[in-house]
Amino acid sequence: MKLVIGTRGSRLALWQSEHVARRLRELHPGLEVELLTLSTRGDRELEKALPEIGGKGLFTAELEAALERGEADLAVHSLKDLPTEFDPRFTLGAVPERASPLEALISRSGARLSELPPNATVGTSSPRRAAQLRAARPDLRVESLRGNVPTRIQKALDPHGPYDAILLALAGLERLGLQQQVTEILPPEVVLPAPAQGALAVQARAGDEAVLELLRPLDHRPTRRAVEAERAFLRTLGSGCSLPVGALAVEENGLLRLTGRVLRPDGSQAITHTLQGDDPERLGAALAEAVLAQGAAELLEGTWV
Ligand SMILES: NCc1[nH]cc(CCC(=O)O)c1CC(=O)O
Repeated sequence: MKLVIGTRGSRLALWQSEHVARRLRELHPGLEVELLTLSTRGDRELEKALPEIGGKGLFTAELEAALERGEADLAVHSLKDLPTEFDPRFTLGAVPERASPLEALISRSGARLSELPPNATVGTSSPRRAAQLRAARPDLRVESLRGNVPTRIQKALDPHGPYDAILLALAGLERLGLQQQVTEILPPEVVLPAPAQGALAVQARAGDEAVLELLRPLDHRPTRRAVEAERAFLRTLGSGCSLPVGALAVEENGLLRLTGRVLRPDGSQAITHTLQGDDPERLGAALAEAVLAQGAAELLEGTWV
């Protein structure tokens, strides 16, 4: 049997898809696994700010179309880039064990977040990162920064560039072997990651039992439960990666401990709350209800797209 993995062409996407291909070949000796590289709208429109391009499935539509046509059997995504509502034609066949969910600061001078000079410029296009940076350091200027991971690092380190520092997901840096560039790993108390950050999604056609059977041993239950809780929190708040919302769940003694944070985009107000529970979906929804009861909707006013 042969499996075709549809993938984006960025270095990070290719690493992630190769990783899944390697794991599947280990789990199923004799199985042939090939990659099919596709370009998505999110890859092509690199100059525009993400909220400006907007639209669901910016990085996924072309991969899903290839699944639908049968040109690919699987698609590998960063789970944090997937919409919180899944298209019923597809299913999450496996969520492999998560890498670090944390955020990494890369600064040109080697200064940590607390050591950056007053009014330093930090590059990020994520409203969640921007709001938390402003909350931690109201003096910072936050400037838009797009491009794939190596390009962003190049921009950050450019001595004539506009950025003193940038924020990236540690997982992506580790996957590309770029962790030696990291100045500081930010604790979740300072910058709470995006829901499902550091986790991969292996998507397949719903009901394609032959493929789903092959994916089953790749699934890591504690990771799946954690990301389900984080994504349920975001979904209940109105979904969308453009919201200044962070979430992180950890499994402790068989129980999930989920922390969520909602911010005003300018960082002037934040609500952070933690709940424990067993059922991921219910825990995520309950945490969202708890922060809404504390006024989260007012903080998010004007940010829903
Ligand atoms: N939004 C882009 C994106 N999607 C996944 C990762 C990194 C890997 C991950 O978080 O799973 C990144 C780069 C980043 O945010 O720094």
